[in-house]
Amino acid sequence: MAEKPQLVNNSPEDIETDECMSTYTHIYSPDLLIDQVAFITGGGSGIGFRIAEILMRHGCDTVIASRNLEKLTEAAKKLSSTTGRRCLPFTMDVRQPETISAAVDETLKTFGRVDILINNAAGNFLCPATSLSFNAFKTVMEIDTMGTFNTSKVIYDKWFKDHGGSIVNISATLGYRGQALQVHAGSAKAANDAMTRHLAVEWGPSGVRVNTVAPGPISGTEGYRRLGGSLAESVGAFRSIPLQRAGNKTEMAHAVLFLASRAASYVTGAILVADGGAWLTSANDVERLLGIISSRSAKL
Ligand SMILES: CC/C=C\C/C=C\C/C=C\C/C=C\C/C=C\C/C=C\C=C\C(=O)SCCNC(=O)CCNC(=O)[C@H](O)C(C)(C)COP(=O)(O)OP(=O)(O)OC[C@H]1O[C@@H](n2cnc3c(N)ncnc32)[C@H](O)[C@@H]1OP(=O)(O)O
Ligand SMILES: NC(=O)C1=CN([C@@H]2O[C@H](COP(=O)(O)OP(=O)(O)OC[C@H]3O[C@@H](n4cnc5c(N)ncnc54)[C@H](OP(=O)(O)O)[C@@H]3O)[C@@H](O)[C@H]2O)C=CC1
Repeated sequence: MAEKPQLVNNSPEDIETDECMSTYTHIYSPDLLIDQVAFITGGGSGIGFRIAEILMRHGCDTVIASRNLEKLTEAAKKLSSTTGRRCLPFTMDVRQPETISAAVDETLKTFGRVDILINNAAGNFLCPATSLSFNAFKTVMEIDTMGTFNTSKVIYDKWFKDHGGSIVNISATLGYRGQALQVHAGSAKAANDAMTRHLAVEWGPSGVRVNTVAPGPISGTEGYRRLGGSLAESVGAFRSIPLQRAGNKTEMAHAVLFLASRAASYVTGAILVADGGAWLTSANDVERLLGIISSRSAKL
């Protein structure tokens, strides 16, 4: 078989672990975010952890905020020691505005500012609509959609309204065509794409940019595991993605960094699709995969 040609500018470079990367070569200027402060929901694991790492490698201090203090504390320690920047772990539930309020107050007390909000926290599982309880649908809407609104509103009211800022939401292109087993998450993420545009219009005059990164399948995370990513790979479900592979966490973090930073100073209300072209072409393979998963178990 002929060897694959050396690819330029579209090869993944990542180490698929939640540990910080052992080596990192800057693509953007290392001081792109110097002395800024970012608040990252769900920053203790997966894509959120890597976003924290990449932002910190560009001079930013961070708050990572979610429900599990032990996980966050360990993550913050690793992030700080690798990057030399400060990272504070705060517990909050994006469904409870008073917990967000307390975390943002602490952030402002410690850092005196917040420049960037990354709405990355989410909950998801595969489940057919007929087995999905009303409460299960509501739970995912509350975490993904209400959680994004709650956190944005608290930070806007407490800081962005008077100082400006940059919000980056994390969406997903996996639901753009409509998919079985995903009515809850697909609905929630679609609402978030609309929220991005509405808030961009309403908050633009205060100097707040609101954008979204929409990933396709991103390996090495809990989300990937829950949605059957490894099985998808093993049955060749990604072969119809134009770039013929899943993405990685660093690739998502680089897309987020662009939108969060002054490199995107005239960009607002944008949905940056970062999915290797997946949603354009992969409907049949995903349907086939979901058929295999459905036949194995109704509750995953
Ligand atoms: C990755 C791609 C790989 C391959 C691609 C190939 C195929 C893809 C296939 C389909 C994709 C198509 C479209 C997708 C569209 C958009 C989304 C895309 C990606 C999104 C990814 C992610 O969001 S990843 C994030 C994953 N991480 C987490 O979920 C961690 C956090 N999760 C949680 O905390 C819980 O799981 C939770 C969400 C349930 C919330 O916990 P909690 O508040 O404690 O709630 P509970 O009390 O436990 O439960 C509430 C109700 O929900 C019911 N429930 C819980 N789990 C399930 C389940 N597995 N199945 C069905 N129902 C469930 C629970 O029973 C409760 O309901 P009751 O009625 O019983 O009260
Ligand atoms: N991996 C993938 O293939 C894809 C992922 N995405 C999106 O990327 C983002 C990250 O997902 P991924 O890294 O895969 O999965 P993870 O499960 O690692 O990330 C989800 C994070 O959200 C936090 N979280 C969940 N519920 C709450 C809550 N109620 N309040 C506060 N924090 C919460 C979790 O922390 P804790 O449980 O400790 O609170 C966790 O850190 C999500 O928005 C997801 O929808 C989109 C498309 C595909």
